[in-house]
Amino acid sequence: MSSARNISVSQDDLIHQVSRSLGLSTSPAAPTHSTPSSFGYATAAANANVTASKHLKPFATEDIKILLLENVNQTGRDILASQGYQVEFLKTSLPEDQLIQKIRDVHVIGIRSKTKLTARVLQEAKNLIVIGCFCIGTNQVDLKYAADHGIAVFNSPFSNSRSVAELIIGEIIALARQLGDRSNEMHAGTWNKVSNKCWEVRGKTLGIIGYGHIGSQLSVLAEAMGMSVVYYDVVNLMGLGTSRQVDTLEDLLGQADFVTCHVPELPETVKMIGQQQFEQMKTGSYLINASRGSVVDIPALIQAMRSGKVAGAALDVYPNEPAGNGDYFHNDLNTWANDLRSLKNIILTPHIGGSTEEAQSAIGIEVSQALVKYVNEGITLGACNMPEVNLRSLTIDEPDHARVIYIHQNVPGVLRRVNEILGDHNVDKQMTDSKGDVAYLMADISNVDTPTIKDLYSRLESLSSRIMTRILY
Ligand SMILES: NC(=O)C1=CN([C@@H]2O[C@H](COP(=O)(O)OP(=O)(O)OC[C@H]3O[C@@H](n4cnc5c(N)ncnc54)[C@H](O)[C@@H]3O)[C@@H](O)[C@H]2O)C=CC1
Ligand SMILES: O=C(O)CCC(=O)C(=O)O
Repeated sequence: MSSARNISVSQDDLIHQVSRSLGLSTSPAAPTHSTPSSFGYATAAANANVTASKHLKPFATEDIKILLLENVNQTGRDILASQGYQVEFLKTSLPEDQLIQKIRDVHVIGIRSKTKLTARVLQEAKNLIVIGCFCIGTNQVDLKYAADHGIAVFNSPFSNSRSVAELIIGEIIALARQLGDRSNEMHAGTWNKVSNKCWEVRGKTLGIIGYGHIGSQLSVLAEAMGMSVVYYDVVNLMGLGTSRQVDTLEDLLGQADFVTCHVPELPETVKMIGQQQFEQMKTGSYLINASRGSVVDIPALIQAMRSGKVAGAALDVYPNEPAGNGDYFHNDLNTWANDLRSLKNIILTPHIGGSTEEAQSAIGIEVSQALVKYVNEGITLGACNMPEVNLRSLTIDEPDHARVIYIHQNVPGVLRRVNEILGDHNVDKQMTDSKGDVAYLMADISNVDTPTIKDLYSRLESLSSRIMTRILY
C-alpha cells in the first residue's frame, strides 16, 4: 500500500514511509545535506552577513531509492550518491516486465530516451515521486499520467543541443561528398576517386524543420559555412543571421538542398516526412533526421532513395531502438533495416546526437541537481509536467518550521479547505500554481512540532482533492 494512503501509523512507521509523502528525520546527526539553497544562501553561509539556509531533513536520505538506467553520466551518479541516497545504476534500458519489477520499489528513476514510462509501467510505481529524463526528449514518458499521480518529471532542455547541431553539420558535408561510401570502399580495399555528384555546401540551402534549441544553433553554424537557411516552425520565430522562416513545410521542401528535422515527437510530427513530402523535395536533395524515429516514414525514404529523388540521407533515430549496445540493427528490430543498410550514401548512427562528453556531463549535473532539489525541498523549477513553484529557503534561524507540499486536483474550493487546515498555524510564506488539471501548493509554516505535523498531514491527506502530500522539515 502506498505510504500516502497508510497514515494511521506510529512514528517509527512514518520514518520508513516518507519516501512518497511525509517524513521525519531519523536522526539530527544524520549526514548533512549539501542541498543547494533556492537563493544561494547555502554557499554564502560562510559569509557572516548572510543567514544560512536550513537543510530540510524530511527523511533518512539512505531510505531514498534511485534507479538510474541507460548509462546516466558519472556526474549525475556522483551528485545523487553524495546525498546519501541508495543509487542503483544500469548501463542499459530494461524490458517492460523487469522495469515494472524494479520501479515498484524506487522513489526516483533516471532514464534517457529509450525507457518507456507508460501509464502501464507508472501505475506499478507506488513509491515514485519524481522522474529524471537525462536528455531533451520527454516523449518516452506519459507526462499527463505522471502529473495526475503527483510524479514530477524533469529533463535537460538544451545541454545537448550543440552536440546535435555539430553532428548535423558533419553529416551535411559527409553526404555532399559521399564520405560514408568512399570510406567504406577504402575499408574494403577499393580506391574510387570520383567527383560525380559530389558538391560543396557553400551556396546551398539548408531547410530546418523545427527552429528550436537545436534548429537555431544549426542555423548559425550552417550560415558560417556559406549556406542559406530557411526554416519551418509552427511558432512564428525570429530568424538568426539571415535565415528566413517559410510559411509551409511544402515551401521549405521545394527550396532546400538539405532538409533536416528537429521537431519533438508529437501526434502532428509522426510521419511528417512521408511519400508526399519526398515528392515535394528537390531531386537530388538530402534528408537528415536526428529528432525521433517516428518523424520520417522510412519505407518511403527507401523508395525515394532508390528512385534517385533523394541523393543521400543521415538517420540517427529509429522507430525501434535496442535497449543496449550490440548486434541488433537487423530486420527483427525494424522490418526494413536490411534494405536501409544496403542503400548508397546513407549515414546510419545509433542515436548519438547528444552523445558527447560535454553534453552528457552537463546533463548529468543539471538533471540530478533538479532531482535533489525536488526530493529535498519540493522545488519544481524546470519541471515538464508540473507548475513551477519555489519559495525562499528556510533558514537555520527557523528551527520549528516545516514545508508543506500539497499536490492536488485543480478544482475550485481546494485552497479554501487547505488554508482552513493551515490557518491554525503561522503561514510564513506560500505559493500555489496550476498546470492543466494539477495544482501544486508549497507553504512554509512556523511553530510546528511532530504531533502537529502528523495532524496536518492526516488532514491534508483526507481531502478529496489530494494527489500527494509531503511535509519537509
Ligand atoms: N538525436 C539525439 O540524440 C537528440 C534528439 N533530440 C530530439 O530533437 C528534438 C528537438 O529538440 P530541441 O530543438 O531541443 O527542441 P525545441 O523544443 O527547442 O524545438 C522544437 C521546435 O519544433 C517546433 N515544432 C513543434 N511541432 C512542430 C511541427 N508540427 N512543425 C514544425 N515545427 C514544430 C517547436 O515549435 C519548436 O520550435 C527533441 O524533441 C528530441 O526529440 C534532442 C536531443 C538529442
Ligand atoms: O542521449 C540520449 O540518450 C538521448 C538524446 C535525445 O534523444 C534527447 O536528448 O532527446
